[in-house]
Amino acid sequence: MTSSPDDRTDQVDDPETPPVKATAKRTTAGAGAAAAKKPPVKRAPAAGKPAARATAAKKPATTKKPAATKKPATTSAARANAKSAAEKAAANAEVVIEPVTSKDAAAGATEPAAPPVKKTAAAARTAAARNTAARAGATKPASPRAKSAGSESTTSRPAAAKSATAKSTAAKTTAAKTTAAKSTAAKTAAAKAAAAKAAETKSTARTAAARTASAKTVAAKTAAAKTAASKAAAAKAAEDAETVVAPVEAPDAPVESALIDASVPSSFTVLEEPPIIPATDPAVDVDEVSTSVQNDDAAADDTSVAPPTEAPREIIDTGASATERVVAEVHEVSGTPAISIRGLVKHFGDNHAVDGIDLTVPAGSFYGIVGPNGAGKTTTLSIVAGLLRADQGTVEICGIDQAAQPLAAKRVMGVLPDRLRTFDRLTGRQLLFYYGLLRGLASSVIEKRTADLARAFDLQEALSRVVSDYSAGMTKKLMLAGAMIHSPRVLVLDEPFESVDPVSSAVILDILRAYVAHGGTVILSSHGMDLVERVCSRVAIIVGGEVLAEGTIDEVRAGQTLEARFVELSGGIGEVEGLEWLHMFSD
Ligand SMILES: Nc1ncnc2c1ncn2[C@@H]1O[C@H](COP(=O)(O)OP(=O)(O)OP(=O)(O)O)[C@@H](O)[C@H]1O
Repeated sequence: MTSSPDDRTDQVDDPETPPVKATAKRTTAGAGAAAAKKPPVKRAPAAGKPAARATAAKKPATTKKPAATKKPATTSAARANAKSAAEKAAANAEVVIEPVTSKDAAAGATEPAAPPVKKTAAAARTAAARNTAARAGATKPASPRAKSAGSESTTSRPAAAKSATAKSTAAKTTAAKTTAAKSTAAKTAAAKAAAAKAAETKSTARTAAARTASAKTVAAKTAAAKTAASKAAAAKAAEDAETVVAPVEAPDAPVESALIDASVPSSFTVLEEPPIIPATDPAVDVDEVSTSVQNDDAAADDTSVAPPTEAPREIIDTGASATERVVAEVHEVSGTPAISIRGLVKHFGDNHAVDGIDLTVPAGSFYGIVGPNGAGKTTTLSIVAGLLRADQGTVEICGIDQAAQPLAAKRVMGVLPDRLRTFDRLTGRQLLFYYGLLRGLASSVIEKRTADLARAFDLQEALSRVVSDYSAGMTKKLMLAGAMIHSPRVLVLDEPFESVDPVSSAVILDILRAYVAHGGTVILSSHGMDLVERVCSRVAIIVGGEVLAEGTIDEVRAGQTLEARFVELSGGIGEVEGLEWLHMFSD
């Protein structure tokens, strides 16, 4: 039951440290969040898609006419007409293109395709002006030849030039239209993609909502079934006792509480498998934490029905989970013991560490286990806590079979294990936050309770330091705080006062006494006979894996001090022989 300094060394050297995983998870979560923001941005183009299409459809009718139909009769007239055609074409190009731009701009100011369209319109205008100038230049050198060739020829060349100009203008206009159309098509494609993504997102959201609703329904059913069971138990108890028993009220929020309850893991399950570190943002990856800790135990736990689709932080504020409430109701009505151990056996090879132990720990009691070193105290408590599997026998926590429903059993317990193995690269504050997160507490609740516990255990100054720098007593107090943070119904504490200074011990005792006075149950192991005698209502003396005495303090000590009885049952204090050499100093 004594923690070894080697454990701390092992913990420090352990390369599987939670912070690495936490970083990876948080990064993924951040990417996910960024991805989730995309669809709304792309919805704007999607909304503008029909307008863009309509504009594109109107373009050909507007732009074809000017370049193709004008046929001037004279050079100057033709030139004027050609110029007019070119300008018209340019103007039409603008008319065609600009509405696309303006509509796109209206649809979304960030549309990237808009600038290229404007450029095309300007280019079309410039091209039209150039063509007009080119025509004027080209007509001049042709004039002398036209004179010698005849007036018809003279007249026809400018006409050809005009025609060429018109064609050129028309071609450019067409090119501009093509560019605009391409741009519009690209935008339409982008809009379609955005619309598809938005639809996909909506669909995913709908699926998630459906899942959540389904989970809630299942959880509600579970809670309702449990409530019905508790009502039946209450009715039976009333019948048996022939007294009037108040009907058990249904939990205030069975659906939400049951949902959380099913997704909240046990810290011990997680301790076996290095988990995600709580980061500065408590909202991070609650779902993933829930998922990662649902190990094979979950299959055996009939309350593990809710998928981790909802953030438990928002819900658990209400207080006790549905399981805890039902347990409390059943317990209060039927008088179910907090812990019931029957025929417990655990062998390590030939070593019979626990050899057929039976114990009953009444609810609302302060129960002590004492015994010599190696008696089997820690082995027994480890099985009770679900840290160790028994070879034989059963353990029930508040009526819940530890082997059959380990998660449900762990939910109602807070455990201080014998060895102080923990994630000691975290600060005290982070570690408590982690404990609270695993138990499904809201971040605001964790922060408040952390402050309360730190104040009670005199750890305020230490909260920002890494746990590996704590003294043994500080570590024990911090882990004790971690065991209490979710206000469990039962506290299983292995040597809670070992290494703890007298002042802190007195404070812890006060806390535990008040806890028991309000209906909580404490089972602890200790070598402090005085302490056990003072604070415990019942005690068991275990020697060699067997219970040699059990009952109230008075029953067990049988008129002696508890220490004298303990020594007596342990075989007494034998005479020490063979150490005479120790009295002859070597120097
Ligand atoms: N993992 C293990 N493997 C092998 N033997 C073990 C193991 N754990 C405990 N034992 C043995 O089981 C016996 C009971 O050990 P346990 O730790 O339960 O005793 P304890 O009563 O808690 O002792 P202490 O008061 O010294 O803490 C001891 O003989 C111990 O060596």
